[in-house]
Amino acid sequence: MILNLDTQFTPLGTQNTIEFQSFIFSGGEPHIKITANFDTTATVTVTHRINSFNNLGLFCLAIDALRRMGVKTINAFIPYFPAARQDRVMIPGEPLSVKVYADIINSLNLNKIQVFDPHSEVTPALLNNCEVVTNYDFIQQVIKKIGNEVVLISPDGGALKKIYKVSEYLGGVEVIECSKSRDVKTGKLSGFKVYSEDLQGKDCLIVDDICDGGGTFIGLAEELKNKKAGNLYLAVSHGIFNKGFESLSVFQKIFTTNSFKDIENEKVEVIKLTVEQ
Ligand SMILES: O=P(O)(O)OC[C@H]1O[C@@H](O)[C@H](O)[C@@H]1O
Repeated sequence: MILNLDTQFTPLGTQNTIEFQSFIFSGGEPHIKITANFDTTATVTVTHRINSFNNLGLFCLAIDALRRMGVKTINAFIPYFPAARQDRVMIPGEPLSVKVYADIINSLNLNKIQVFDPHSEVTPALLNNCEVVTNYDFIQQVIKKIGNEVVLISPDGGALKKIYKVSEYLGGVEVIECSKSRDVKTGKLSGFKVYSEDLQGKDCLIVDDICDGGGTFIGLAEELKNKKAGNLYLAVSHGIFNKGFESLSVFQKIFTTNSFKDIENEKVEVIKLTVEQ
């Protein structure tokens, strides 16, 4: 059984979805009411895009409602894990945000928590019973859609380990390593490096977990073009795109999933995530 709080993630196979109503009280607090009778001895998977405090609240309330109905086995599919990038304290005075969210979610005693392509290994290490859903299948679908040969571009050291695994999964697609520097205090990016002499017109697919403001990818695209790259494509598991798409016009096409929000833009192709038990 699936309780799909976003009604966005496509259930795999013939699993039944649980009906509910949710609304926000006039004071701003979320509320939920599970409206249908169902077999409470079955495993229930709750899915949600936890990209706001209200969504986190609704998620916790839904789990509580299920428990009170007698459901014993509850799994969760939280494709975008909140604050996964705040996985260390950079400057004294900051919180370790990802741990705060992980502690709240651990307190719900879930049997399994699936997270899609987390920013680092810290998220699954902090969560109890966590299972990582990799981006391998997503990238395979992206390459099929591009339809011609590409080299995989890793934007920075943080993405390297993952991209070599993707390459292996795809049968050894060429990887080009890159790096960037970010000022810890201001967050400003500088100094993009592409570790290849000449890309000889090769089509390049940048693979990363998140596009937020896009600065990483705009800077990197410029450097790739300086190295005579062919067409540029971008594939990010979680599309925040807080500055829109105009500044990303250097990309032939951008691929993402619906893990964070819905996106409708002619430049962007959204590959919808599926939920399995
Ligand atoms: O440059 P923007 O899009 O703002 O930020 C995205 C980058 O910042 C990192 O945390 C992500 O892993 C990605 O490399």
